[in-house]
Amino acid sequence: MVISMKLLEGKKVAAALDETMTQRVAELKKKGVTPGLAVILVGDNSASAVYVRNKKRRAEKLGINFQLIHFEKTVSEAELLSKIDELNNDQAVDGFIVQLPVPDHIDEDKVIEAIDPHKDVDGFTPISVGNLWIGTPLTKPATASGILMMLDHYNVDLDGKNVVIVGRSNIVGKPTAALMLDRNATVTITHSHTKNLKEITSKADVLVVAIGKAKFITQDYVKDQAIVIDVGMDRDENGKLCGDVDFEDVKDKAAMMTPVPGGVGPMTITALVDQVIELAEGRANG
Ligand SMILES: Nc1nc2c(c(=O)[nH]1)N[C@@H](CN(C=O)c1ccc(C(=O)N[C@@H](CCC(=O)O)C(=O)O)cc1)CN2
Repeated sequence: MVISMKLLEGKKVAAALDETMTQRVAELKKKGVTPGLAVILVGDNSASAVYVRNKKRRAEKLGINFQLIHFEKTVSEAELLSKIDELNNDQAVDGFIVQLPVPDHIDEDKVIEAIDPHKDVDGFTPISVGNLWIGTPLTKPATASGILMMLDHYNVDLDGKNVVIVGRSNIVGKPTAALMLDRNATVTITHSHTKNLKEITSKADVLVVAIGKAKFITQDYVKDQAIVIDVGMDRDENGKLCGDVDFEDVKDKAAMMTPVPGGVGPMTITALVDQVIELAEGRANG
């Protein structure tokens, strides 16, 4: 018997969620509030430029005021911190982010710490992270939140599920673990020093992979009928965009899978704009 795998199509989910978000923005505008999102981009990283352009497009499509602050790669840390201070105090900006990575001469931690946690729509400040882990998030990191929004859309219940996350980054691995723990999943975080990785991943009901290694996860890492979430954004041997999971190899073993592109990526932007609208709703309700 051939059981077909269900594709978790983030791109389609994002488009579906746009409808309700557009309505929420329209309601806010009736109350005289326009949600505001600012993005600070430093330098000329071409991938970052694409992501920021996509954020701008989505925000503006929904009626959010979008402001791009683009600095040369030589900008001083002091200048960047001063702009962050300005945005912290700008009433029209509900939330803002500093697109990562920043150039080496800038201390990323210092920059993140300067962001007001109440406007930190990336959920990266230490206060935001602390609140996330105690289960009272002010804001949620966009990729992790986007994954949860997508699983909710497909009615995937995480309660009691064995979740294994491959990758322990602050942007994806750790916040995804926190959010899934909050949904009563049993969560294991694995990383480059984990022994017997295959043994662990092949017991996962839900496998989340964010390690930045093209097609690393093959079917021998995957439990039969697992849900596989691929956060990777890599290039294969032909320079084609691919994920950390070998899609062709795994697709007949998994019950559900995200494609790359069109899976987690678009949900990251959805979660970001959702967060901005939520903060604006808070502003409108005083
Ligand atoms: N301040 C932040 N910096 C970075 C974050 C972040 O969440 N906050 N995450 C990543 C980049 N990122 C968002 O910023 C991001 C990456 C990818 C996508 C996406 O939609 N990808 C598409 C494919 C795009 C392509 O063709 O290259 C897809 O998966 O379909 C959205 C957002 C690092 N920096």
